[in-house]
Amino acid sequence: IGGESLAVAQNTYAVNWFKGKELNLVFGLQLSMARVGSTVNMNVIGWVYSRIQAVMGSAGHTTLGITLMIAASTCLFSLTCALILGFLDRRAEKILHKEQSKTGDVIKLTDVKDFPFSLWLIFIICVAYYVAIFPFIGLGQVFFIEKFAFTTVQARAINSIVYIISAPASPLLGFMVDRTGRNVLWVMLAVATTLLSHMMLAFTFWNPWIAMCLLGLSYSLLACALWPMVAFVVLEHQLGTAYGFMQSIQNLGLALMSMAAGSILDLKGYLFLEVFFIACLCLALLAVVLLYLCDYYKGNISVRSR
Ligand SMILES: C[C@H](N)C(=O)N[C@@H](CCCCN)C(=O)O
Repeated sequence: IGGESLAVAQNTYAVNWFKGKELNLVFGLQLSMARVGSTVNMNVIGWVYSRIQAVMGSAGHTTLGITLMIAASTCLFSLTCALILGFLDRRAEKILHKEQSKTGDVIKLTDVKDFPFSLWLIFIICVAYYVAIFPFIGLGQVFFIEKFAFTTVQARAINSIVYIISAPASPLLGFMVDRTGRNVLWVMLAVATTLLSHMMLAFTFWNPWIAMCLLGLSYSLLACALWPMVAFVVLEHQLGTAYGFMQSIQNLGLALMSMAAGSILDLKGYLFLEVFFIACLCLALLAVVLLYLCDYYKGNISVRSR
């Protein structure tokens, strides 16, 4: 509840402040910060636990509790940042007289029925694409041990490379998308290269580091080009509702598809699981092509350029 609501608010703030400016870079930076946070946590929290264990002299629940309290303190830092952001946003509203420029449109949940077709296509791309990323990484470690005879340490390292690459790559790619515009074409390229890396993992015994690095780059490109596109296709007052819906649909899809992926793995093995991910990516690619055509014929330049 906390994480996803925070993401909806972050996306909406980012658009309000940066639409028509460095929006893709800002989305890339958001992703990068999130990935730096996860990477620092993964590498530091075990060490913190062992230090507390040494001080307490035991590894009981108190040691775990203190470790978690220290981890939770980062949320207080987030809260402080959010309060400062709230203050700056109010101040900007006053200075820029945003109250006066408000259209008076009322925000309703029933806005959903007025969402344009292109927004639904963006939702489909989001679900179908992320299914091939998050659940794949969730099940990836054993895949590298079984198919490529990696040790547990090697498998963990290769499995985390996607997130590690996305920390430095997302802002750079976001900057590139800002400079060139044409988000939909970048999303198309990202989906196509992700498809290529899954095909390499499924049907070849090539060094999997190549496919995983490609996956890390294409995932970073998609994350900074796809999410800002929502702002190009919905009205400003529907933005929060649209991002809320996008994340709900993404999470519903991920929950169902993760169960399906687990069952496929248990019943049929890794090759079929990879074929399942490839099928999801084909669906995402089809939706991007439709989005491109839709945009092309409607002449909605905002999806094609920045
Ligand atoms: C966590 C959220 N459901 C999600 O999928 N986030 C994206 C990136 C969203 C970019 C801007 N907030 C992700 O790839 O983690």
